[in-house]
Amino acid sequence: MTIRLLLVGCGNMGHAMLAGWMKMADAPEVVVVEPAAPLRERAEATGALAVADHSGIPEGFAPDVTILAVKPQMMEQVLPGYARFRDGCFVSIAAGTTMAALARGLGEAAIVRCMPNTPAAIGRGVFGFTANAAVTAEQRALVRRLLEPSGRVFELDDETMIDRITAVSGSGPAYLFHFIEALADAARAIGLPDDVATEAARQTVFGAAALAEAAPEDAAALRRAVTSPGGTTAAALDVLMGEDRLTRLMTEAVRAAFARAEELGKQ
Ligand SMILES: NC(=O)C1=CN([C@@H]2O[C@H](COP(=O)(O)OP(=O)(O)OC[C@H]3O[C@@H](n4cnc5c(N)ncnc54)[C@H](OP(=O)(O)O)[C@@H]3O)[C@@H](O)[C@H]2O)C=CC1
Ligand SMILES: O=C(O)[C@@H]1CCC=N1
Repeated sequence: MTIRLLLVGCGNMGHAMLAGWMKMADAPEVVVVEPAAPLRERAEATGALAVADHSGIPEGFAPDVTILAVKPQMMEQVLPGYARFRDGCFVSIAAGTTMAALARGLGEAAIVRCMPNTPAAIGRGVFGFTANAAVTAEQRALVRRLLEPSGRVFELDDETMIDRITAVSGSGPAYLFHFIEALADAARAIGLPDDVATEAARQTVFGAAALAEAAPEDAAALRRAVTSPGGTTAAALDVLMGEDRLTRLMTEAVRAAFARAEELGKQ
């Protein structure tokens, strides 16, 4: 049976998920609601039907799943327009927006809170999700069927875990992209030509990530294999690992993201 999806908001994350779904062998039938015309065009290029607001959804379209992919700050005003689709299940991907807030806007409905990340666009996403009591076993299986082709899926039984995983894998790609920028800046600072600096940084992160996935060793063992005693890597790691500098910085960053997710949930 072809899954019918309604995607509300087709910006950065909505489109990343849409791109993943449209590559599935049994691609779903998708209607996208997105006010921005260029983003509607981009959505239609994947094979979805895109409309500017909920009044444009084709009569009789009954989504199995409605994905809510608007900004958390928009959610409250957007939800009432979609409560009529509660024969199906809702999946909110908004950071922070709580089950209670979603239920206030949607009424008694089957609701999933999900935290994806943008590598879902190429089948390499990470998803955390949690479901309320109204979600049936069939709907839970449907959600898994939608997420699993796009990456690793973790079902989390406690809603606060969604805010926690948001700070790790939801925001995490940005940390890695910034790491590439920082390594490239450092490469330029010691005199590598601009283009070499950019590409050497990018390919190093890409190659190391691919090795971390392919090799049987864990990250610590792979790190040790690069680190010759008294060599160059040891000199750099003294800076990064001395007094747990990078771990402390990363923990501070992840705590800030987690705190912001909790704050968004209170608005
Ligand atoms: N970006 C990411 O990596 C991740 C984002 N998320 C979550 O995904 C959600 C979307 O984030 P992101 O994609 O980055 O944000 P974007 O702003 O890129 O996308 C949201 C889209 O929703 C559109 N929109 C606004 N109002 C409506 C409406 N009434 N009906 C339908 N669409 C509407 C916006 O249009 P316009 O701009 O014209 O207002 C915009 O194109 C957020 O809740 C975020 O927390 C979760 C995980 C990762
Ligand atoms: O920055 C944000 O709030 C969203 C949620 C996770 C990634 N992007």
